[in-house]
Amino acid sequence: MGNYPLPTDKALSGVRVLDMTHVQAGPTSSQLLAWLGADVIKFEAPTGDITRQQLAHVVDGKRQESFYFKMLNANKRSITVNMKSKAGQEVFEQLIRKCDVIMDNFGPGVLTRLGYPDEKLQELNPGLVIASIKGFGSSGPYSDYKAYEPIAQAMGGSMSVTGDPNGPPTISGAFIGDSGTGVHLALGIVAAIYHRTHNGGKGQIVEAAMQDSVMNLCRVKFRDHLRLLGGTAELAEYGPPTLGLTYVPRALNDSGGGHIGNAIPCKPFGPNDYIYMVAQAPVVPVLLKEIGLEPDDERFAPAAARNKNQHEFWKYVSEYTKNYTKQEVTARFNELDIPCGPVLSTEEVVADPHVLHREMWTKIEGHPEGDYYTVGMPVKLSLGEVDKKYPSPGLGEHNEQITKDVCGFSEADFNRLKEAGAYTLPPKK
Ligand SMILES: CC(C)(COP(=O)(O)OP(=O)(O)OC[C@H]1O[C@@H](n2cnc3c(N)ncnc32)[C@H](O)[C@@H]1OP(=O)(O)O)[C@@H](O)C(=O)NCCC(=O)NCCSC(=O)C(=O)O
Repeated sequence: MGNYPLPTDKALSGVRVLDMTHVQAGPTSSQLLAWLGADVIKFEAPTGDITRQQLAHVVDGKRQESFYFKMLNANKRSITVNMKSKAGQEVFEQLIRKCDVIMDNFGPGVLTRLGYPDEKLQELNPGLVIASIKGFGSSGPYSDYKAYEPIAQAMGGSMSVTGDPNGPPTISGAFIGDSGTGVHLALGIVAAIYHRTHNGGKGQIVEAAMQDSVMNLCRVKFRDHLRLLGGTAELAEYGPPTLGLTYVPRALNDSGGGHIGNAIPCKPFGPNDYIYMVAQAPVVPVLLKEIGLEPDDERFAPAAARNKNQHEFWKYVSEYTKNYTKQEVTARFNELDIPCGPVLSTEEVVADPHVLHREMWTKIEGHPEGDYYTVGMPVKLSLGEVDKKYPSPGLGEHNEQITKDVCGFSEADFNRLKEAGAYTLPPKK
């Protein structure tokens, strides 16, 4: 993908992002911006984003670039710059002048230690949107702490409310601390760009902290926290009695909404042979009739009785579902307007006709190691996100192109900077 054709007609066309992010939380955010049309320049230390190597797989005895990297860095160009060299700083400063946004998710204080606190960046480019992800933000008692996904899930409340009430706190398979924070950051960046457009080109600092984002994604659990403190006893959903509890317990598969819900086994009873269904109040009489009970059965028809007797209720539903596969139950219940879906394994998700129709499992072509599949763009715009997904870039693949076309340096300058070690680490002594 040597000559990367930038789209000119997409929502973020014309926005240039200096993307200093690494691992998961940042790259997932900048990839969304790239898919919306931004020119995303992945700015890496000469050693590269660590995920290029992490969890890499081997094909025919050859180590491949990891899917971890490939799936989070499509539609980006890559430049390697040694920020600890004078020549590297010259390239960096010129890029700062030419970009609209800088993004990072380094550990606390890294950019300042490299000589670039926010004030210095603003001095170089007053219109710059300076966006960062940290575990805990730039102020407060934890601001010096590094963070990884499960730490954010632990400290944002998520782990304590996930899993079996009789088992340990559990991390979620959805990476809400990393990818979830990335989505929050992307929102902040887009808002700051909008503000800049309407306010004389003034940039600002945008910060998304992983603990904050996890809390936001657990918002309705904090709703339940307030309800418990207020003495609400009718949280019948949460298996054990909740009256008197001062914190929200783990709820296993309870829906957590206004209608009770659960994961119910189906035949042939493999690890993912379940449906998830919600006993939505208006369709309960239909459901009761379908499973062989009276539509006005007083144990289950009134919401309060259903909440109270839900264990018995789910037993009746299971007696029905055990005769069918999850696909059969899903088809029948949806016919009856009962909200219900099969639990799909990753294997089933990526072959699901609806997922394929939505291009949520999509092939990226043109990587030197071969085509690969990735999760698609989850936000669809009527004027379109980028038409084609370009593969993740090789390390430093666009050093020369970016130095000349974006920074505006000449061929002679490029050679001088290269010679002076802008793009590489100094040789080991
Ligand atoms: C993820 C981290 C814990 C990783 O920690 P580290 O590996 O120690 O990296 P740091 O970011 O702290 O430091 C990077 C170091 O690289 C140096 N550095 C960086 N870029 C350059 C360039 N271009 N040139 C020279 N040196 C460089 C920089 O000066 C730092 O050195 P020194 O100045 O000498 O220190 C941390 O980055 C972090 O807390 N980030 C914020 C929270 C976050 O995004 N977490 C999500 C992780 S993803 C995840 O959880 C997951 O994938 O799973």
